[in-house]
Formats: sequence, structure tokens, C-alpha cells
Amino acid sequence: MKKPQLATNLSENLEKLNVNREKASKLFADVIEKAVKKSKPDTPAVLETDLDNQLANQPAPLKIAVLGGGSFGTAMANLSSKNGCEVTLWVRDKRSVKSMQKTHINKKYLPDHKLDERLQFTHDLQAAVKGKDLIFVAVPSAAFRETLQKIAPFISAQAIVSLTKGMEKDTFALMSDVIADELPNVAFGVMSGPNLAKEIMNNMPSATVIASQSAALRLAVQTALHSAFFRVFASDDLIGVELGGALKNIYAIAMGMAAAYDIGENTKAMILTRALAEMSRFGVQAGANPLTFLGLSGVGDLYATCSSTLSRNYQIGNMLGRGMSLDQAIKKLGQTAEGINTIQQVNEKAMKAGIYMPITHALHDIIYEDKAPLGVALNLMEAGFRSDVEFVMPHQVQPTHN
Ligand SMILES: NC(=O)C1=CN([C@@H]2O[C@H](COP(=O)(O)OP(=O)(O)OC[C@H]3O[C@@H](n4cnc5c(N)ncnc54)[C@H](O)[C@@H]3O)[C@@H](O)[C@H]2O)C=CC1
Ligand SMILES: O=C(CO)COP(=O)(O)O
Repeated sequence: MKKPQLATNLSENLEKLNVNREKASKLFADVIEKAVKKSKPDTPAVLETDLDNQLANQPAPLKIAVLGGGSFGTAMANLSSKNGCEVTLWVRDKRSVKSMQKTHINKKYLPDHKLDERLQFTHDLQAAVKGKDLIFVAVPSAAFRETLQKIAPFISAQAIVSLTKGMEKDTFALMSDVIADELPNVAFGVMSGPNLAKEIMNNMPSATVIASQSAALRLAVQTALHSAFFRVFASDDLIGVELGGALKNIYAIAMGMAAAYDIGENTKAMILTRALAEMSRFGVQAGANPLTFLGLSGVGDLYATCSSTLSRNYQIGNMLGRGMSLDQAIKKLGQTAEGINTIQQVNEKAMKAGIYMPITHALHDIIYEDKAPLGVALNLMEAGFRSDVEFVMPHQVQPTHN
């Protein structure tokens, strides 16, 4: 197999960007210093305008395509464009492209936000990806393979980064597996973290993780997206980072459902930490480093998604908890909630591999076997004596009585 390669101009671009980055950091520092000195602090919007004005004339060598015009693809395209990259957002629907070209607003997914004026829109996949350094893929997992198959003829040496947090239906493939299948010679990575799109669009400080075996790719993504309100951390545990993003959707559904029963903080804390135990147990079986689940893409994303009504997975769980059927809840949401499919995939995989995943099994019973939520929850509480952190004390160890 040929060795993965990056776009030939990516390294050159990175060298130029490093110089620009130093200048940019200095500008950020100046703006922040000015803001701190003011008796009445500036709002993020004022700060951002200040930064934009200062950075307006920086050269923009990184060329980026973002595939998927939903809320997250749009947010990342906007962020990288504001950072001075040359960005094209590919959107499947021709009418949406026309409307975005005219208004620079994504009416369906982010109607309250004017997008960066420099951002380009297209529904032509070839035009979107040809000659780019980086391609971010932000379509739902159900459309991921088909999208890669469509761009394959136009891939020469672009690097691919998955933003998708899910698993392929029926195959249990993660998006990185799909990339390796469909584009075996490209450098690739996955980006995942507590990244609710609407908060990012509102300039609420956020952070994420880029995971890849390629140091050049990690640096390219950090350079493209890192900004005053968005930090990009790096990892080489691709499977751990990717599983964190996919698995937490299951527990956001559980938390949304539990919230419909007015649970207290103790109960929320129990669900969150036992979810983390399940995630890391599953991750370790798949080859991930358990410590990755203590990072932004693990507990960070788990916390954000399980606490926020902005999360579509949480919303689905909440609607189910309030008595709606799955079909009604999906229809009402009208957006992607990856966890619905992930529950099925992970439940099946865990059963086959003998991995103890009681919350996932419980959700599966409620959603797909029509069992009563309260009874299932009470059963969960009777699951016997176990150790708290099994990487500290394996759960098979029983207390001795002598
Ligand atoms: N929205 C968020 O806050 C975040 C989402 N993600 C992940 O990003 C992925 C995309 O999510 P969102 O942008 O939020 O979804 P969304 O529901 O807002 O939008 C999905 C987009 O994909 C398009 N699409 C659907 N089927 C398609 C197909 N067959 N071919 C091409 N395009 C298709 C839709 O037209 C729509 O533009 C998901 O895996 C999600 O878990 C990751 C981080 C944050
Ligand atoms: O992944 C997300 C935040 O990090 C978005 O979660 P939802 O897909 O549940 O909205």
C-alpha cells in the first residue's frame, strides 16, 4: 500500500502559516491586553471585530473544503474562513446554496448568524474538493461512505478530517474505518470534542481535539481552526477520540430521558460517571487508551452533550421520556441525532463481544423493545456489586471477609 501523503503544498503552507501565526498571536495578545485594561470588558462580538480588523490583511494560504451544510459543517467552515483560510462549503441542496450565496445565512440550521463574507458555497463536489489542502467531512454517518465514494475521483493528495460523530449502520465501522476503506492512500484524522455548533457561532470559548497519526495534519487543523475563542488540542489516539464522540450520544439520550423524570444532581452525576465507565470499557476493548476518555473528546463532550438542551441527542431522549414515540421524536427534531443508530450498533457489538454496557442495553430495551423506562431504570439499580473505576480495581475482585 502506498504511504499516506499530504497535499504537496501543505508543508509549504504550514511554514508560511507558522510565521503568520506568530504575528497573529501577538495581535491576539494586544487585543486581549487592551480588553483587560478596559473598566467595562468588551463583549465577544466587539473583541472579534477588533481581531478581524487587525487580521484582515494576513495572507490566507490554507485551502479548505467542508462537506455538509448542517449546523456543524457550517460552523467549522465559518470559523476557518474567519481565520483567514480559503474555504468552500459544499451543500447538497442547490436551493440552499443559492440562498447562502445571496444572504450568507444558513436559514435552516443557523438562521441567526451572518456567515463570514469570504466563505464560498457550492453544490458541485468536484469544484469543492479539487486542489484543496484539507477536506472536513461533516455529513451524518449514514451519508459518510457515499460522500467519500463521490469525491474519490477528485482526490489527489488532500488530507481528510472527519467531524462526524457516529458509526456506520450495520457495519459498526467508525468514520476513520470508512476513510481507510474508501481512500486508502490519504492522510486522515478525526476531530471531536464538546462543540455545540450554536455556542461556537456565539463565540463562547470552546475547545476540541484533532486526532491523527500525521503530525502535519494535526498542525494543519490547529492552524486552520485555532482562534481566540476556539482551542484545538492534539492527540494520536484516533480510536479513543472518535469513540468518545460517537458513544457520548448514547448517554445524552439517556440523560435527556432521565431529565424528563425530574431527577436530582446525584442521579445526573451517577449517570454521567457510569456512562464514562461504559465508554472507556468499550474503548479499551477496541484498542483505545482509557486515559483519552478523561480528555475533551471523552468526559468533556459527555458533559456538554448530557447537560445541554442544545444537544439533539439529549432532545430526542427528553421527548422519549415525555412519552413520544421514536418516530414522532425524530420527526419533531428534524436534524441529525446520531445516538439513535449508535445505541443499536453498540448494543449489538457489546452483546457479541461480552462487554458489560448496562446503560446502553437499558436504552436499547426501552427504545427498541418497548420496555417501560421506570422498570428498566430500577433494574439498573439492582445490577449487583461492582468496583468504581475498574482500571484501578478490576470488578472481579470481591472483598474478603477474613
Ligand atoms: N451540531 C453539532 O453541534 C455537532 C455535530 N457534530 C456531528 O457532525 C455531523 C453532522 O451534524 P450536523 O451538522 O449537526 O447535522 P445537521 O442535522 O445539522 O445537518 C446535516 C446536514 O447533512 C446533510 N445531509 C444529509 N444527508 C446527506 C447526504 N446523503 N449527502 C449529503 N449531505 C447530506 C443535510 O442536508 C444537512 O445539511 C454529525 O455526525 C454530528 O454528530 C459534531 C460536533 C458538533
Ligand atoms: O456533538 C455535539 C456536541 O459536542 C452535538 O451533539 P448533538 O449531536 O447531540 O447535538
